[in-house]
Amino acid sequence: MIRVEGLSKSVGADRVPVLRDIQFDMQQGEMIGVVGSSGSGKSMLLKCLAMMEKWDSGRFTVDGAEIIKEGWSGKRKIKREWAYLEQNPQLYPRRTALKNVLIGRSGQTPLWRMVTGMVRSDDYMGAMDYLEGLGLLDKAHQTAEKLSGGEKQRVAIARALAHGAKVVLADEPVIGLDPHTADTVLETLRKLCEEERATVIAVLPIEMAEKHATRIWGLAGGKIAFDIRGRRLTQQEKNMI
Ligand SMILES: Nc1ncnc2c1ncn2[C@@H]1O[C@H](COP(=O)(O)OP(=O)(O)OP(=O)(O)O)[C@@H](O)[C@H]1O
Repeated sequence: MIRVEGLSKSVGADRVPVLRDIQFDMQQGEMIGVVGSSGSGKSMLLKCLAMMEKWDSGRFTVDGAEIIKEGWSGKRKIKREWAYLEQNPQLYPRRTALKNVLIGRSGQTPLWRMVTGMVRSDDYMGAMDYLEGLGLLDKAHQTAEKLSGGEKQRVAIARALAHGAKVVLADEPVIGLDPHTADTVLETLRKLCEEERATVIAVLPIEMAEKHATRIWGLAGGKIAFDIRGRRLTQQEKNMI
């Protein structure tokens, strides 16, 4: 179980508050869609959960471990077990999509494997399965530099999944995708939550969150304005964000 209590974050010399007293509990297998207007704090929330931004205050508990209190080792647990997918994913440009999935993120893959490029055949099959599930089978052997932004995002998702991320934090994973591909990507993520008990927190457009998320957080002014089961938002809820 994941619990966040009183997460607050401010930025700049003036200490402008960006996140205010964020609070939630989360179970494995949930797919959470984060919605909210520009500047409401969606990206910052994901970065704080990924431990890429320092928390001003708050308590962060993951499977009984106190992440903030544990300092370096808490941060390491998150970096190892969780995947953060930024808007512009970092891939090795000269390597193929498949190789990018196989060799993983830097810091996560043994150096010998990155240097030699050696992989096991079951890893290969797994990587191809994820690429297929994300509609990228025909791009598996294309170098990353020749992929579109949306394709790179999907390679980054496949890479996170192939390396067994327990929690995937995805900042706008379907931006720039046509509606059909966006549906395919989100269906794959949702299936993963259901079948492998992975947990996904993704910043999504409202209609995609309504369609695919099991739970929706509406952010406004750095606060969770509503926290509901995945369904169509009411007009009142839309007015809150
Ligand atoms: N490093 C920073 N320095 C100063 N202000 C920042 C910094 N990072 C974020 N902010 C501010 O914090 C607020 C929240 O930013 P955040 O990127 O989380 O918004 P968002 O909801 O993801 O927006 P968008 O939908 O436009 O991506 C914004 O007003 C932004 O300008």
